Amino acid sequence: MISINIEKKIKTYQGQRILKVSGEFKSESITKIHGPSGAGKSTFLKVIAGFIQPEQGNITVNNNAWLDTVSKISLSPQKRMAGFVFQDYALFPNMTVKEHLEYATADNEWIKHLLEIGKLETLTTHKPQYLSGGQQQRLAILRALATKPQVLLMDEPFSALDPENKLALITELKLIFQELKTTVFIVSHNPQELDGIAADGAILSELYINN
Ligand SMILES: Nc1ncnc2c1ncn2[C@@H]1O[C@H](COP(=O)(O)OP(=O)(O)OP(=O)(O)O)[C@@H](O)[C@H]1O
Repeated sequence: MISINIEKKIKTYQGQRILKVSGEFKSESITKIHGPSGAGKSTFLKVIAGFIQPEQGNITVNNNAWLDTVSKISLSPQKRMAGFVFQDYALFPNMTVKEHLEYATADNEWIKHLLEIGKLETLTTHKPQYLSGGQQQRLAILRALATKPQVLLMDEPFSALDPENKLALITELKLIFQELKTTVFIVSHNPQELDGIAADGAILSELYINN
């Protein structure tokens, strides 16, 4: 179970306001986060990962305190070890596909499996600039999974994929999430994006973040 209750001041073009989010999320569930542009969806994911500090709040993951502003606890992103798929991928320009994964894990069998599901097996020596947008996005997803994270945070992770590739990838991801017992948060502007996951009875919840 993941319990989240945070308040973070954010600067918007309408002035300063407070992003307030709270909720309880079952282990192995997938939560779809939606809401208007600029509402704070990406900021919320970054607060969970530990990249951004909120003014107030707590985050507890399977009884471990990741954040508790009253007790002044805030684990570093390295200790939280959440997987993160950034909206702009944030790939390393000088690393090949394989090096991106080797940087995150020494488990070669796992790397091989990830490359297969991301359909990147034949592109292992390519650097990001020689990959298509969809291939770059799949690499960003694979890298986030390389550490077998307990919590996976995905910011518009399927935006560059065509419907066929997206469906195939979602089918594989679902199996991985079950195997790793990962709790997943996905920011998505497309309400239909996760229909494929829901159809198979995964625990699916929605979180609406508004101004
Ligand atoms: N570290 C920060 N501290 C304070 N404000 C921030 C910080 N990072 C982002 N913001 C502000 O928070 C607001 C929400 O940004 P965010 O990217 O989280 O929105 P979003 O809901 O993901 O939007 P979009 O759907 O357009 O990607 C923006 O106005 C941004 O300027």
